[in-house]
Amino acid sequence: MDLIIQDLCKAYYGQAVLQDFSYCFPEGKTTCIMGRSGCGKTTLLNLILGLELPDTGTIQGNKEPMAAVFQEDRLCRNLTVQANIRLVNKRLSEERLRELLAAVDLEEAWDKKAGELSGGMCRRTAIARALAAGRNCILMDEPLSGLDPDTRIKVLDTIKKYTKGKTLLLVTHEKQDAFSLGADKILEM
Ligand SMILES: Nc1ncnc2c1ncn2[C@@H]1O[C@H](COP(=O)(O)OP(=O)(O)OP(=O)(O)O)[C@@H](O)[C@H]1O
Repeated sequence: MDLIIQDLCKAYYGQAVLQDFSYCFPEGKTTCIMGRSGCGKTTLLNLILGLELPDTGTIQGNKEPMAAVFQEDRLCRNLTVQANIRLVNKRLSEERLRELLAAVDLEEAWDKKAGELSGGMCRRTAIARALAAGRNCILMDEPLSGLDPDTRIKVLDTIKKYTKGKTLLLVTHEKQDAFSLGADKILEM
């Protein structure tokens, strides 16, 4: 089902962040969300994920659990890369897990603890974890921040491949990311 947002309002301490915001995220398509810092992109994702409640308005459509990449990596520092990923999908075969890690250039880090990884490796682990969860709707908040240009291209390719036919909402400040992903829609907030 499409994700339909209607007349959403959200304010913090009387300061409106979203005001009568309406939008339709089509099922099975990629939408890139763009806009200046502080315009409410993360707030919108948190509302869709159910981590925050709107003051008024509705979010209809997707009732299934979703996968997410947050602005922070939210990894368990004492667990290895593979253990972090298995937290969201215990049935994932070793073959599939290794294939996914190779696709984000992390095959060498398979057994490293998250606490021992570089910032970019943590980012890629968080992305791999969201892609491994097997959800039909995936939300990513600036997933590529801190990645070098070559890795960025490779990871965008992986995201595109693994989210084909799924609903992807991806926040980015780079128009190029939307082109590389072949985004179906761009939401300018
Ligand atoms: N929990 C909160 N309590 C108070 N204010 C908040 C809270 N969360 C967000 N805000 C405020 O809401 C506004 C929108 O924040 P949000 O993080 O959604 O912006 P953003 O568009 O994602 O920004 P960026 O591109 O910098 O990540 C900001 O002014 C922020 O300070």
